[in-house]
Amino acid sequence: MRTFVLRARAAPTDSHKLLAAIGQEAHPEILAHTLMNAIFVAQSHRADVVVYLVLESTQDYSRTIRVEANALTDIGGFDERRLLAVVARALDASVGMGKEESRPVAPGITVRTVSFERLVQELAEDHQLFVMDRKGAPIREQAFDGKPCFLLTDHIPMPKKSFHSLERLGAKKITLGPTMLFASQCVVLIHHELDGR
Ligand SMILES: C[S@@+](CC[C@H](N)C(=O)[O-])C[C@H]1O[C@@H](n2cnc3c(N)ncnc32)[C@H](O)[C@@H]1O
Repeated sequence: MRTFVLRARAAPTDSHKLLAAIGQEAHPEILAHTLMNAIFVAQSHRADVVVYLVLESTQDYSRTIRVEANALTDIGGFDERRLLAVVARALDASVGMGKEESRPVAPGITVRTVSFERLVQELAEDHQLFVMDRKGAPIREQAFDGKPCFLLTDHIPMPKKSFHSLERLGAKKITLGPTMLFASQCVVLIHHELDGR
């Protein structure tokens, strides 16, 4: 199983604001691109992949949308518009939820009012955590067990404070090289690296 967590610090949790922000400063298209590259391959879904999209620009609670490839049914396509419609649907399903509640959205998709910090604490219990960072250790030299979990951000960097708590949870920084990439490009290279093992 491969798990990806995208911490989208600028992404609005209001579906109308999210859709209106495409191509604007919040860059919600990063969510669509990451989902696309994590879940889809030509003519199919990748097996054994879970993606968490954590949207943090909110009036109340962060929204964590969990997408599990093995349980996903047809979502109508893989273009930006379809993928962001899935995100918007999950956000609409989450309206009025209290803290750390969860709701089903569609097969393979759930939404939860859980913060990034709480989510990674839970994942740390049975996953090997990796923070994607240009200054980390080379991915080529890293051994992976059965449940690696890769932590990425949108265009806003992970706060320093988060790095410290992630280190306490045993997360390791790994790099894909010196070039600053998009989160979605990191996902492709991670899949490539693991596919070759
Ligand atoms: C566009 S980058 C974030 C840019 C942000 N301004 C920053 O300074 O971190 C998006 C995500 O990809 C990761 N990333 C980008 N290039 C990388 C690389 N060469 N190796 C590992 N992770 C990388 C970043 O760490 C981040 O999680």
